[in-house]
Amino acid sequence: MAQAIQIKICGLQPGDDLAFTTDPLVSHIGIIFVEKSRRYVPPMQAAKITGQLAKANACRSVGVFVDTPIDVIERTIEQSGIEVVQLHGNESVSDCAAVKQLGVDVWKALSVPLANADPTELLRKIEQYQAVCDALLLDAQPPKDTTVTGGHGVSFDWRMLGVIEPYLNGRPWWIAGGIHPDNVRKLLSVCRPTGIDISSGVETNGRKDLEKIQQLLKAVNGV
Ligand SMILES: O=C(O)c1ccccc1N[C@@H]1O[C@H](COP(=O)(O)O)[C@@H](O)[C@H]1O
Repeated sequence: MAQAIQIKICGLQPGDDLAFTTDPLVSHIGIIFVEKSRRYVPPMQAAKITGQLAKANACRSVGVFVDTPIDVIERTIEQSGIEVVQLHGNESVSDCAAVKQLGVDVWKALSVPLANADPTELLRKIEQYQAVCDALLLDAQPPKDTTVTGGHGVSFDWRMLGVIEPYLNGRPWWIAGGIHPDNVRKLLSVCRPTGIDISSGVETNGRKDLEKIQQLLKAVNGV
């Protein structure tokens, strides 16, 4: 039997209701440590979320960083209690290796080019980053008019997965970008990732919406 799809709900903020994290499908939550993002959470505030989570269940916490100095990442891990570091900027393979030395799991986000673009560069990166990272995360390229590298509710062309998936070598990989309750079944009909990562698609007015999260879980259940 195929392994159940894991789900990461990203961009949680202090005060959010964490009831959904007891659902066995929800394996991870994400906290944004990118000051330019509207979802930014200071590390000490994040500790409240991770503390609450640890008491409740086995769901793991992921901290999202963009081109952050290693000493800041180290301090943030200590202060917040996150267990996985997601690098969502231009971090090099050796940057990823340095974060791995801190004793956390490391996920590297890679942007998927437009459908008519040459995927060679992405395929090369997949091979290089897989050598040091625990998982890769495929996301859409951010819109041109922003300096924030993720969380825009924009999907890449999933037809690209036909080219990319064979190069992932059966290693852990996640998909992000514009996933929501109404398109998730279509997504899972064209690929079989380790997990799916959702932020904008389960928000209303910029905050997590429990009803949308439940709709998403219902859609994924049994796929
Ligand atoms: O969510 C953010 O604000 C963010 C900022 C900087 C880097 C990454 C960010 N989020 C990541 O984007 C995807 C979710 O995208 P979507 O909103 O569902 O389209 C996920 O990997 C987040 O970790």
